[in-house]
Amino acid sequence: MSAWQLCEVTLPFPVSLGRVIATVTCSGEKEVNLAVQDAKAAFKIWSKKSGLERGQILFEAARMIRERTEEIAIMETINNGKSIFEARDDIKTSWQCLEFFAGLAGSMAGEHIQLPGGSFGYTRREPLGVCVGIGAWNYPFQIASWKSAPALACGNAMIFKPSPFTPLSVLLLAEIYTEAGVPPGLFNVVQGGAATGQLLCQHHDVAKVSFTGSVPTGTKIIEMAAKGIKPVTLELGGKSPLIIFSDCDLENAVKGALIANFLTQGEVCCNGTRVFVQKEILDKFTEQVVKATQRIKIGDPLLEDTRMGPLINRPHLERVLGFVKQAKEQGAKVLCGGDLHVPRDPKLKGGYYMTPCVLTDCKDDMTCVKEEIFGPVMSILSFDTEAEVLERANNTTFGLASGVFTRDVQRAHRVAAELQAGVCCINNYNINPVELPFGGYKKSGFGRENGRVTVECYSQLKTVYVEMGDVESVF
Ligand SMILES: NC(=O)c1ccc[n+]([C@@H]2O[C@H](COP(=O)([O-])OP(=O)(O)OC[C@H]3O[C@@H](n4cnc5c(N)ncnc54)[C@H](O)[C@@H]3O)[C@@H](O)[C@H]2O)c1
Ligand SMILES: O=CCc1c[nH]cn1
Repeated sequence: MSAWQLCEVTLPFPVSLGRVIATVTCSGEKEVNLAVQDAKAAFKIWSKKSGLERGQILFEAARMIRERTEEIAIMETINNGKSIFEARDDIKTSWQCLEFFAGLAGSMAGEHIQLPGGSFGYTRREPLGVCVGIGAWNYPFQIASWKSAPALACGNAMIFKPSPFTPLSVLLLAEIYTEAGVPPGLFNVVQGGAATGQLLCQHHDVAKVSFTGSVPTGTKIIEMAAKGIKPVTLELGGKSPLIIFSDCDLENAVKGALIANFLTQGEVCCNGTRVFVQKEILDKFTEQVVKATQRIKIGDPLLEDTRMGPLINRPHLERVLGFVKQAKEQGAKVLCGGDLHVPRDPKLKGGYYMTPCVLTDCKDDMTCVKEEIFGPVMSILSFDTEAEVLERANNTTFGLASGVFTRDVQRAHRVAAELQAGVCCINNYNINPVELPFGGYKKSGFGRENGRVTVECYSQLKTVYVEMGDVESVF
């Protein structure tokens, strides 16, 4: 029996359509200890396997996720409220991530270094032990996959705690890993909120914490990890700039701005919510963006043509609407959306819907431009010169992502180099293939997910010195 089935406290989790779809139990100290104990036992078996053997099991898990895409995507849509269209894509990048790290597992290696007198040294890339993954609610299945795939490929065990707002889909991942052949307890799920998360972070047998969530919680995670000298990966929030120069392909820039703001109801960490548009094309761009935003189909997220579902919960919806209200009070102009939306379909009446919003006349010191809203709200700002926009784009404590639209290839790379962000997209936005590292600068966090470099976040290097001669005594 896994630890998540042994919990005692019952919490109701109302989801984004206003109905309770499931009640899960919250893990306390007893369950967390059990999960760690199981993970330690499983780690002993798993870490002794060769990388190739681990890779074979991960390939099998990837195959199973791919085969069960529709079932998992439906579960994710019910779990989170995002459209089924998007959920399918999340599941795709999840199995792709497993495949990517499965492929790397067999080639993880140290190096051999020749030393004087025939002696030599070598390095071994070793797993860390029991890792903890803590997830946000916006990409529940994908976050769990992006954390567990590299962790397991490197030979670690992982205990994952999803957000209490989206507790369900990760259970399918646990089921799939088990069916694919990982030892019982190697990937385990514990449910709960901050208290459960703290128990995990403070547990003395936990070797690493990988966290996705807000900056305030990330700060607490790093404090707890510091006390145990544990490495952390922090994937935190953002307020990313998207810079649109007048020489861009306008149609692409408009599409890019929508992708940068309205996927998953705008609840995306790397969204390009500060859209800087060069003055010469401001009117044309704004007109086209507003038209395209008004066409976004809001409704039942399980329908094929829906592109925007409900927000995650009532308090969050109210928070996002509050940002729009404040933006108006501070002088921004609402060009479209920003209102509560009540769908015609009676079964959706209690849903946490709002219309996607475009704000203009925005200034750098407005709250809507400075703070992460985490909802479907785009702020348009105008600029004159490259130097000016770079300074304004970088004037933030965040540094997760960025984007630039221009036909000038030299400017594109110059701007990408100058932007203080972990990711920069040229002539597109929110494209995060698993082959490329993803992660932030500044308060958006550190450590990376995806890409080869992530192996370094889930392993440690041992140096072995081999003496081929005699010991020269200095005594
Ligand atoms: N950089 C990224 O990759 C990325 C991806 C998705 C979301 N995010 C960020 O996540 C935020 C939204 O997600 P959220 O509201 O779930 O974030 P959150 O920080 O409120 O919660 C994230 C997770 O941390 C847990 N938690 C809360 N307090 C804790 C504590 N004291 N100790 C341990 N765990 C604790 C929560 O239960 C949840 O599982 C946004 O800021 C968004 O930008 C970042
Ligand atoms: O929300 C931010 C992007 C992301 C998607 N999956 C993990 N992070």
